[in-house]
Amino acid sequence: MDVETWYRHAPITEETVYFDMMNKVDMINKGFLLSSLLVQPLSLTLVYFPMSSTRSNLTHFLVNQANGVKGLADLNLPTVPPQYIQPLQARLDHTKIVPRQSIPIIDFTNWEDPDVQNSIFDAAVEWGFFQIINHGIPFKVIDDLKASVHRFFELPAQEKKSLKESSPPEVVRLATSFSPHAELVLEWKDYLQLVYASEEKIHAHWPAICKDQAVEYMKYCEVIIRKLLKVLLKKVNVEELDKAREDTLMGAMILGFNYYPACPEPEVVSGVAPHSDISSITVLLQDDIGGLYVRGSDGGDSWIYVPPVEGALVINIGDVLQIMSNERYKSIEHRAVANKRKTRISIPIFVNPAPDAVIGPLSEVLENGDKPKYKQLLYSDYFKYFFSKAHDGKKTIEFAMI
Ligand SMILES: O=C(O)CCC(=O)C(=O)O
Ligand SMILES: [Fe+2]
Repeated sequence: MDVETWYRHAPITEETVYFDMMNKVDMINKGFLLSSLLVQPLSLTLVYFPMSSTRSNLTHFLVNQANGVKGLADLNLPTVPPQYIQPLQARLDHTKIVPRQSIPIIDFTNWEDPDVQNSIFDAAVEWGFFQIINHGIPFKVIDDLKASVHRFFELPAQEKKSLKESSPPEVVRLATSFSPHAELVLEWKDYLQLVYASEEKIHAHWPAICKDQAVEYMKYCEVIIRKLLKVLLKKVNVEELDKAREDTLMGAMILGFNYYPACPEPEVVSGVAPHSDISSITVLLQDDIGGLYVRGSDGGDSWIYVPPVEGALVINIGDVLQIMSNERYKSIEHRAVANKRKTRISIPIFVNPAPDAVIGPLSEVLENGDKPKYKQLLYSDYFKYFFSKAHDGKKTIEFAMI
């Protein structure tokens, strides 16, 4: 199956009707509903956004009219609509943030040096998350990309709507929250996913407002990704990143633009709820606002803040590498919070297998008699399963367990 066919069949259309979910949300939100109708002037038009709006009205505003949560935030509402309010146990408890602890920062200049490779391996095993600096991407490329992300989300809703309607979802996908058709509570985030497809498709479909900046950034990142995968694989006895392995591990990369508008009540919403990525690895560029937290290694409910480091890339292990390494590496849960005063952006590259790739523990890691913990499965099945439900910690990987 090629990337195109795969995306077309992924069950991720947001136009799905929410009957079931709406009922549950209304029940949960009893007591939160405000009866007043808020009227806010926006440009020359009057935008009416009732806080007692039903889930379907909200969906119409967010999804069908392509306002996204950006459009909602632009209304300067004093509180968030009830559909965004997370139950207490799902919110980040600030007493659970581990003070003065953070993930390793690795200088990538001499990445071939065995000491550097050991520190990458150690960080991947111990933390599942680390930052790299001196990776060779010019600051200008990074700054231009970030500026283009802001420009994209600041486009009028009407333009985003036409982009949504005219873009093939297998190449470009603009969405809000995560999988709104499957979520009980929405996430305070809009996102654009650009599939790193053929040059022809990129040229035809990536939005002009950010295309050159995104392509330039991807060219640099592709080189870094290959180096990182080489190191991580060598440490589990895979000596060569040949074409077949490359297809499996990095056959379908997706560049994501995450946009978290300033939020009147950041403490009650999720920017991104706890989850692990379904990539082999993820390479994330965050801006200087901060908001990313990684699950602590104590197995409890502790969270470690990932501070923005200028020019650094945050690298994390995804489920695919956990599966293929038979748990030598582990994907780590993480989450992002919104900011009260400032819009935050982050730019992940999900280094995904090709949709038709079969993933499962590598023969090299089973050579010493290890029992496989995961079955062999089609990556497109794993991908579809991930998007068929809300973010739910590390539960997705159970789908692949023997
Ligand atoms: O915004 C962030 O820092 C994290 C985003 C994230 O985890 C994701 O897009 O998968
Ligand atoms: Fe993530």
